[in-house]
Amino acid sequence: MAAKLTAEERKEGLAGLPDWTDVPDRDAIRREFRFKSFNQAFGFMTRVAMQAERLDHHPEWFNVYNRVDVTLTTHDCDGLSTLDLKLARFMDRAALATGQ
Ligand SMILES: C[C@H](O)[C@H](O)[C@H]1CNC2=NC(N)=NC(=O)C2=N1
Repeated sequence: MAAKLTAEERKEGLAGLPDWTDVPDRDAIRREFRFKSFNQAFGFMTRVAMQAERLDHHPEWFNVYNRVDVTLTTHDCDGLSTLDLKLARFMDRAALATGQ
C-alpha cells in the first residue's frame, strides 16, 4: 500500500510540479489542462488512462471539450503518496507531447 508523503517529501515533490496546486480542505493536488481540441484532450486522457492502469493509481478528473481538470490523491493513505507525484509528472509530460 502506498505510504503518505512526509511534509518534507511533499514539499520536495511539489517543487518539481509548479503547475499543480493544493486543493483546499483536502490532502490533494490539482491542475487544469487545456488543449486545442476535444480530440487532443481525449488523446491525452487515453494515454494517462493506460499509465494509471499500469500504476494501479487513478485520477479524479473532469473533461469538458478541450479542458481536463485533474485532482490527484491516494485514497488508500488518505493523502498524497509517491504515486500522485509519479502520475502528475507523467501527465505533465503527456500534455507537452500532446501539444497543449
Ligand atoms: C484495489 C486497488 O489497487 C486500489 O483501490 C487502488 C486503485 N487506484 C487508486 N487510485 C488512487 N488515486 N488512490 C488509491 O488509493 C487507489 N487505490
